[in-house]
Amino acid sequence: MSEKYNPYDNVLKVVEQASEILGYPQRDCEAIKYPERELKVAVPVEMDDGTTRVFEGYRVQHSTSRGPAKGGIRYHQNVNIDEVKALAAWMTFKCAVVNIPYGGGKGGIVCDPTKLSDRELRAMTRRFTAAIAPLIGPEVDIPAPDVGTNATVMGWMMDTYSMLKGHTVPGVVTGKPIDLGGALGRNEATGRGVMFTVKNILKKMNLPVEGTDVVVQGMGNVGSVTAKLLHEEGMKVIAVSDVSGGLYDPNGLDIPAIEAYITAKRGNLLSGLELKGATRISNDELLTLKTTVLVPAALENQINGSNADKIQAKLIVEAANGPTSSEADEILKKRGIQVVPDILANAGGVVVSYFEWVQNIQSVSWTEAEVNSKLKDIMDRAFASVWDITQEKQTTLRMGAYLIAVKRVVDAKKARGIWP
Ligand SMILES: NC(=O)C1=CN([C@@H]2O[C@H](COP(=O)(O)OP(=O)(O)OC[C@H]3O[C@@H](n4cnc5c(N)ncnc54)[C@H](OP(=O)(O)O)[C@@H]3O)[C@@H](O)[C@H]2O)C=CC1
Ligand SMILES: O=C(O)CCC(=O)C(=O)O
Repeated sequence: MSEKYNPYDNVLKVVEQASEILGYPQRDCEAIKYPERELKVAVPVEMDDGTTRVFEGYRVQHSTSRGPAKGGIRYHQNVNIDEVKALAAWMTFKCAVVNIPYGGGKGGIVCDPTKLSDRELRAMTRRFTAAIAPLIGPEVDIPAPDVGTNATVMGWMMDTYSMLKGHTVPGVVTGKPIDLGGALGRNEATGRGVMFTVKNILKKMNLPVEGTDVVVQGMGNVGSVTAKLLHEEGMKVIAVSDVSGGLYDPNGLDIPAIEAYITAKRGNLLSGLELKGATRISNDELLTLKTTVLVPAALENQINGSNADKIQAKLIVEAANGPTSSEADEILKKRGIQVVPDILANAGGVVVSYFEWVQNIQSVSWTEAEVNSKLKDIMDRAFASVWDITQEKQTTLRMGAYLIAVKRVVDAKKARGIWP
């Protein structure tokens, strides 16, 4: 029987294990087990039918020890405080592992954005931004897109915050439209970082890129860009999915056709896309396909106690945050399946958010080629440091990443003289 999944418990477990390996006394890691601030807000919205609905929203700052809190805003019906706390903590350790000067935060609204009109979505976003405005700002806490949000939503957030301040504040959010100071390359950055990571780990495992099969779960921002870039690198993308289910072709899917379909927003993958040679499968079937690489790029807890023993991939590269539960992690470890953790693999998004913020503060703009090349440097360096410590300590890549990240956060706390 699987344990009940609480994402924040998963964070605590790995932080405690890392602290133990680092030989920290209790007081060193105790503080990082608690978010610094948690804000819950009510977001009233006048709906198109004239009724009023009140949505519940959150912003959590897990840590600001290494810099302003940083992390996305999620619009999804399953958003809850434990999820937001976990997502905020993962941001702290993600920013630390790639060594950018941020802490971690995350926010969200409990809503199904696909069921809201554009006007309702905009009204909700503006009201939410006003409600969390006391907590955010370019030097304090900088939101960005996550599941269910995008550049358009970030544009509305930036505008609302700027209205409250009385002047334009581009650096309050990242992942903005390019016209508002968004970074070239931010929209693709998370998927691009995943692609660099897949190539890095394949090299370490002495596996080729060309022709190696890969399965991608989730065809949103992160999954679709990952599938496209891995396909362009010569990998064989044999299955992809969205919430409605997946498409599978052992000879490799026509990724450009799927991409064109998704870009044109003709609906979900199963609602009308006919691909020669492809069969329809469920998300459960997709996760347990025989493949070399599995890239979960949807939501948390997809690989869990009930399916971890059925996973046939040699390698899992976590593009989503928290797709593997701690229970599953143990099973995968015993089975010798390599897992590249979320805090490393999907850090490309926040790295380019950092570039966006730097450009906004300095009122400069970099070319997309500059952005992509700086991103590659950071992702390659972070991967190499995690790989090295993993080899030295004979541990998993997840633990290697946390050993680096937890140490950086605790060192920052100590350097600030946090304890009397
Ligand atoms: N955006 C970013 O820059 C970053 C995102 N991440 C993480 O990556 C993951 C994906 O985020 P993002 O791509 O931005 O989100 P999107 O909202 O753009 O896309 C989410 C995708 O997941 C699909 N999905 C949702 N539920 C399921 C399910 N149960 N099974 C299969 N697919 C499902 C959705 O399908 P449908 O469209 O049909 O609803 C959609 O294709 C999240 O974990 C997020 O936190 C991490 C780092 C940065
Ligand atoms: O770009 C950012 O600031 C954060 C992106 C994000 O939410 C994440 O990495 O999970």
